[in-house]
Amino acid sequence: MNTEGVFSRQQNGVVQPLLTDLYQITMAYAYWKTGKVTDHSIFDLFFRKNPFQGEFTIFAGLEECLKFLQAFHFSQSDIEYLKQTMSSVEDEFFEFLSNLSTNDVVIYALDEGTVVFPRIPLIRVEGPLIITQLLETTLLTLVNYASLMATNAARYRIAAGNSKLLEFGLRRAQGPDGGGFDGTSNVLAGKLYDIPVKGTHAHAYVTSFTSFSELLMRTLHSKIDGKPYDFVQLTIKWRSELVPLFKVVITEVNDGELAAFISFAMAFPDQFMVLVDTYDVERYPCHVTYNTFTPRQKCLPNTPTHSKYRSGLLNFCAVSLALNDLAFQAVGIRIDSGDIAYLSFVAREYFIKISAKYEIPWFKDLIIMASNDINEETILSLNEQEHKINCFGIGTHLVTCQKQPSLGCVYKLVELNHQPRMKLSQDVAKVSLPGRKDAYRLFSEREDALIDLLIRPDEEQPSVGTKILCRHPFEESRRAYVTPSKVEKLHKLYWKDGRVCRTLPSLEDIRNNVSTSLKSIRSDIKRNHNPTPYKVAVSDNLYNFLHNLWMENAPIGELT
Ligand SMILES: Nc1ncnc2c1ncn2[C@@H]1O[C@H](COP(=O)(O)OP(=O)(O)OP(=O)(O)O)[C@@H](O)[C@H]1O
Ligand SMILES: O=P(O)(O)OC[C@H]1O[C@H](OP(=O)(O)OP(=O)(O)O)[C@H](O)[C@@H]1O
Ligand SMILES: O=C(O)c1cccnc1
Ligand SMILES: [Mg+2]
Repeated sequence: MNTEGVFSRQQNGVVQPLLTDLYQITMAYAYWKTGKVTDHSIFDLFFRKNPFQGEFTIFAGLEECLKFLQAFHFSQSDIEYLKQTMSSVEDEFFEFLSNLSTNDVVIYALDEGTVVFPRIPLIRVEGPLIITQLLETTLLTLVNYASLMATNAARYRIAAGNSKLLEFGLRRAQGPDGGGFDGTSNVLAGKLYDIPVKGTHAHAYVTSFTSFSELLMRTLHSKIDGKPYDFVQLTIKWRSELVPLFKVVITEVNDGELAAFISFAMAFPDQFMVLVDTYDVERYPCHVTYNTFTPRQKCLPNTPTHSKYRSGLLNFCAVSLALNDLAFQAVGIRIDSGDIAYLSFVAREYFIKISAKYEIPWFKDLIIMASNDINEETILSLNEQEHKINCFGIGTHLVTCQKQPSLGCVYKLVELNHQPRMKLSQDVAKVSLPGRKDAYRLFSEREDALIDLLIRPDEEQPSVGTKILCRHPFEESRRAYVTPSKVEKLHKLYWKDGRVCRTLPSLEDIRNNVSTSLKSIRSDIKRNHNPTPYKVAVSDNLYNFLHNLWMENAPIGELT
């Protein structure tokens, strides 16, 4: 297969062979000098602990790894730079480096978007030791962040239930890469990855207006008769009508805010969605009855309000009703401060009231978007408060993965020249599983994923209806028989003979894979609080192989 055109997206230009730690090149030289040029190696890329105190992870970043392999080549300027930096290195090594390619590398990996668990090799890299070693840092950097971010996003998806999620993180991210959800405010992410671009406006748009005199354009053409109407007049008429409903006095209504909303509506009459909290969203103390809900702050006595204006919601409704007169349908509001559950109740109640009073069915379903430092726990808490929000805009906590900033994937040598290699450690969690291993996911009759099983390559594959012993890799007494109703082979061949050898999934396919893969995982494993760990096991054969090797390699100490 020709690899031209197999990638749907371009690679970030900084991903190149020098995007690595110096020690990879130092080791490559020392391997080369010792004569390890033809040594055959197998490395496993895996993580040891799920992030965010959770019990699952989403695997991502594979396509970027494959693009890196395809483009892998030390350029003339890379070689010049290395020659200057590593002055004691022999010239022939640089000759060797400049001819180095990934043609002899073989990559097995899990599909992107698969739910994965600790110790399962996400990527198995096979090939000549020098090149496989040189790939370590770059593969790790490409998988670690992408998988952490994908996991974070999946957790928000689970927490948010049916609410839409928009990503607003560009301004807060550590760098310009990364973006997406149901939609993103990041325009380049939209262009490159075909993610719907969405958004509202900033507070600056509202504060930039102070009066109606700044509205130089006042007419809007009706969709009904195509005629121009004085949209400012029409909105002001609606505002007067609504003032008693909102129980405000006219001095509490901000003209600049209304002027800003009018101008935004005239620019986007079919997509009218505005930020209603520049001044106060509504009148305090609340006069709408809430049977089930006590506002977090607003009902506390003497709580100061932000401003003398309480017109955000009123002004939005006035503009939306004026738009409705001309047959345009407003989209909704964004709330970016205060008690967002409480404010969502207030807004929804007004929307329902107006919908009934003026017989406008869609008004009750207007979108209520919430933003402001939202994280997974905030969404879960808002769920308990039975919020009326349809959409969350999430920035900082999504893109910076603030709850846990790194996944901690590692890259360990597990076999050299067909001999198993094992990294020993006092800490059992850090002991690596030696040799080439294949991973299978075994499913129950209910189609739940029961366990992931690692086996040695010469073993019989697990099969449907056949009982198999699954063992905890390190605790002898923890073992169970499983008779799977379905078996999924997790590792697939992705790279051989210098090219990608599988059709790569589109972003949509990956998204679907996340959703199906997650669906097969029991909900107690996915829950936010004290989730149940998923089982990752080894076959009896691999268990014995690993423990024999461990015994052979662990020195017997001597007490004196
Ligand atoms: N009902 C709620 N339940 C749980 N968390 C909430 C609720 N409403 C808002 N929050 C969260 O509480 C925090 C509110 O922050 P804070 O009070 O500092 O800011 P603010 O409302 O923007 O106030 P200000 O406009 O004065 O800066 C945000 O992180 C927000 O996501
Ligand atoms: O999840 P978040 O990190 O809050 O991301 C979104 C935030 O970004 C925007 O404003 P910004 O925070 O720049 O300004 P403001 O909060 O001072 O209005 C927006 O109004 C949200 O508050
Ligand atoms: O479009 C928005 O509402 C938006 C975009 C970026 C950051 N905060 C909000
Ligand atoms: Mg903010």
